[in-house]
Amino acid sequence: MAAARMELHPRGRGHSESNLFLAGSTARSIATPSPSAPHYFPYPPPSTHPISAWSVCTSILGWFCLKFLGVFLTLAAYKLAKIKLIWLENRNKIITIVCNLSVFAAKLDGVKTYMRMRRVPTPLQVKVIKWFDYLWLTQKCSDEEKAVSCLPDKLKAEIAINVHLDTLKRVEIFQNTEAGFLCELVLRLRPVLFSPGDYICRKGEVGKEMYIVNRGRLQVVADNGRTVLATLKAGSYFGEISILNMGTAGNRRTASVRSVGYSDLFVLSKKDMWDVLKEYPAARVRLEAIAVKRLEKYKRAPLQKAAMGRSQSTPGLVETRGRVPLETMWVSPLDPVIRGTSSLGPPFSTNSIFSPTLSPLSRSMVRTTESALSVMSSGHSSGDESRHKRPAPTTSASSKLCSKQRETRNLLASVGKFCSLLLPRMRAKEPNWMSFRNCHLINVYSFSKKFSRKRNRPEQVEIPTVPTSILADIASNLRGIC
Ligand SMILES: Nc1ncnc2c1ncn2[C@@H]1O[C@@H]2COP(=O)(O)O[C@H]2[C@H]1O
Repeated sequence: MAAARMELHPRGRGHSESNLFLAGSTARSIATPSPSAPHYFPYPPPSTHPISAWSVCTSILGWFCLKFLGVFLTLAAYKLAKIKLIWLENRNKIITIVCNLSVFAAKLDGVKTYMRMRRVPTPLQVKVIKWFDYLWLTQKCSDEEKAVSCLPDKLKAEIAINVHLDTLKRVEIFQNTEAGFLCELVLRLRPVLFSPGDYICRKGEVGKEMYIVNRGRLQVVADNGRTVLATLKAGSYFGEISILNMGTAGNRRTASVRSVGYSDLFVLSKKDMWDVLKEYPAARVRLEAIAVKRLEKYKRAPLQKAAMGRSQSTPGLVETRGRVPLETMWVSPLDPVIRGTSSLGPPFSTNSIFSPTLSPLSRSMVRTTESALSVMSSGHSSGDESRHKRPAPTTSASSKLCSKQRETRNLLASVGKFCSLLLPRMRAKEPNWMSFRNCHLINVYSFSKKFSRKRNRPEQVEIPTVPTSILADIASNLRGIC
């Protein structure tokens, strides 16, 4: 047939390209015969009716669909059965979640409406809504405390310890402590949530709470708000310095702490802390010792050295200037104030004007001081006594002071002398005495120096700058006494 066709070609006999062309076109014409083309085959061509191909396709498709439908129905039935089982098993839980969600949504709606009504700035609105999101996502929306409020304290503490065990295990103050102490504290912990950029506390504020980081990251920042002094992670705690009244400024915050992202903290109020510590004096000593160590560490922070005056960063300033003629100050070992028989009332150990009670640590320090004082006084104070014992100039202003004020002033003056004499010596002899610098006496010491200046005794001391926060604190405490 190809030969016959080749013969019909007008130009191509013997021409190889034309032959190839013809062979191709012939093959094509066999595969797809055109109705007009002549039939060279002896048999009729196979049936190529489009309906039959369609029917084959649809039947195959139908078969697959049926198969899939069967599988789908089986799976759906299985899923439904599973859902029903889950529902039956967790009915109460699901109902609670739905209720929580509706309560939560209602709360959020309320807040949104309020913000819209009050024209709260949009960024703040977004922040609040995001906070709600986070709350819901971390499932902190349900009032966990309420859920277990009906349980007895012991069980509640056990649950709380178990729930928060991972966090609590990482907290230094809770390691190797009495079980009772941990229970008492855990029962008083309150969860709180902070948004990104929130300040948990600011430097100089009065400290009323301490915090334990459960989740998230926080930064201890310097005064400029940019320099990061430390980063706190889960298991860290902060805010203890001011609630233990151990900082330079008594009960004031020593630094600002900011939340980096969302942070999930536990709060412990000052009152709760003191209540528990009253019952567990050993824990108090430990906590204070840790705080002292931390304070020392903070003081070594490069920023504080570089940018902050020591007067702001450490109580050490008062005795590090080196211009105070310490030996010229007279301290009587029999001073009624130091010996705890002040006419102001209770003995010295319970007469600390900066905290409700003096801690066992401070008390032991005072005891050590007394003994050291008597040793020193037996050594060289008699000579000094004659040299330095001179009556304080009684000015008309001081005579006008009421008797309590005068006593307070004497107390301050004595304690100031007492500190100034002992601190440098004790620091050299006994490392534990470093902690003494952090107790409230140092504030009194600074204050007493201020007094000395007021009384125009320049020969006695060159007065260092006392942070105004200390003075404010002292003034408020003094007001309480007088
Ligand atoms: N340099 C520092 N590094 C880590 N934590 C600090 C530093 N300075 C202060 N803090 C903590 O930040 C807290 C701020 O409040 P407080 O002074 O009560 O207690 C402080 C410490 O717990």
